[in-house]
This record gives sequence, C-alpha cells and structure tokens, in this order.
Amino acid sequence: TQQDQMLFEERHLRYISPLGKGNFGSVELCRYDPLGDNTGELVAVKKLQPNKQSTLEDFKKEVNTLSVLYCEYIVKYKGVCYSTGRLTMSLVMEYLPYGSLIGYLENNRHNVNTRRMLLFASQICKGMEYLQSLRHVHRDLAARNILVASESLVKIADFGLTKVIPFDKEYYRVTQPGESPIFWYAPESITESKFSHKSDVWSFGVVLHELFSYCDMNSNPKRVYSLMKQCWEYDFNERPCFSSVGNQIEAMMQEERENLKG
Ligand SMILES: CC(C)(Nc1nc(-c2c[nH]c3ncc(Cl)cc23)ncc1F)C(=O)NCC(F)(F)F
Repeated sequence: TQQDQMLFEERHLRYISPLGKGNFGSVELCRYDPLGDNTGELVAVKKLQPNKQSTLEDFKKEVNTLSVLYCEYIVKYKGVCYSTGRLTMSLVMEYLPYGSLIGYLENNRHNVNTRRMLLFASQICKGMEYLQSLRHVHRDLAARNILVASESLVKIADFGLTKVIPFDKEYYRVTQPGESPIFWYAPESITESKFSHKSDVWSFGVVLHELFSYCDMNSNPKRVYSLMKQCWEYDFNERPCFSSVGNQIEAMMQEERENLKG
C-alpha cells in the first residue's frame, strides 16, 4: 500500500554497524530515530556504491522492484532516503536480527534439523512462486541471500540482480555477465547468459543442498536428494516448476510429521 512507503530523513538515520556487501552496494544497520531518544526502529540501509557495473539507474530499478513486492517470504521494503543534494539514495528495508541463512546454519547447528530445513525450503519456494507470478527472475538465489526472521521464518532478499521477463519470451538474456559465483548458476546461464524461472529452480536446488548439507544425511528423506537432482536437470524444460517443487516439499513435511508421530 502506498502510505507505508516512507521517506526517511538522512539526519534521523543513525549509523550503528556494517551488515555486509551485496550486489551493487553495502548494507548497514541503522536506527531511524526522529525523536532522538534511541526509541526509533532498527532498519537495514542499502547504500548505492556507484561503480563500473552499477549505476543509479540500476539501483532505482532495485528500489522499484522491491517496493512492489508484498510477500511474507520476501524482505520488506520500508522506503528510501535521499542524501542531501540528492546526489545518491539509499534503500531502507526491515532489519532481520537473525541475519543471513548461511550464517544461521553455520552458527546454529543444534537448531538445524530436517523438519526446520523443510519448513525453510517450503517458505523460500513460496517466495519464489510469488516472484514467478510477477514474471520476476531473482538470478542470485543462494543461502547467502536468504534472511532468517525467526526460528521459523526465512525471507528472500538482495534483489539487485532481479529481472522481469518480457511478455513475449520465456527467458531474460543478460548482456553484461555478472560476477556471481557460478556454482549457483544453471548451465544455460553460464553458456548463454540466459536466465528464467527454470534457472532460478536450478539455484533453488543448490539452496536445498546448502540447507541439507548441515543436517545428518541419514535422517534426511531420500526424496530431498531426488528433488535436488530434478532441479539440476541439464535441460531446463525437464526441470520442475516451483509449484511442483513446493508440492514435493509439502509431501516430505507430511511424511516427516508422520515419522515423528512414530
Ligand atoms: C549484503 C547483506 C547486507 N549481507 C548481510 N546482511 C545481513 C543482514 C542481517 N539482517 C538483515 N536485515 C536486512 C537485510 Cl537487507 C540484511 C540483513 N547479515 C549478513 C550479511 F552478510 C545482505 O543484504 N545480504 C543479502 C541478504 F542476506 F539480505 F539476503
């Protein structure tokens, strides 16, 4: 809804600490504190770092992309902050205290179990189904780009590379190949710079592997590995769509619940 897209005044945005470097910019933890009494809310502020690849135009596209995404499994956009003199702008997002999924997996092994991993996988899949419904291709789906909102909720973030597929095509061909590590890239993205919902499905398979590589393999449904292999079909037409992936994950969650009942 229009009214909750706020304009943040730079003078009230108090820098606290760095969060990390993403596509096209660095993200900082700040407190938006207009009353000046430290009661303001914590926010994640992505500052544009104009360099050879990224321009203000790219950044505005990222802001526009994120500002119209309303999904509980996608990091919330809160607004923008124009610097004095409007030379640059910052993207203000909700701050999720548990941090990135990859960090969470590494630091919370005791909390990592099949049931929770299947829940996270189903949430990421729902977020991707939402993106697909808007013809958006994320292009950088990886555990490092997923945020943990709580012990039972994860959200997709970092939409710096997201593209919208034209209505008359099934894929988006990128002109300037990005710098993303190719380990998450589908073959056609590497060989032909082609990105589609099916290349996002390939990357989702890699995220499944990231999620389940922290679990003890013997307790995992064998079907998880079978689902990964479906996502890694060389021919993108052979790969399942996100709704089919979602159904298979729901089935595994049901199986897991029955197993727990004994
Ligand atoms: C570049 C940045 C900052 N990296 C990190 N963010 C956060 C982090 C922790 N809490 C956050 N709340 C909101 C946001 Cl946008 C990021 C964080 N924590 C660790 C990071 F390395 C990021 O944006 N990563 C993509 C994401 F993880 F968000 F998918």
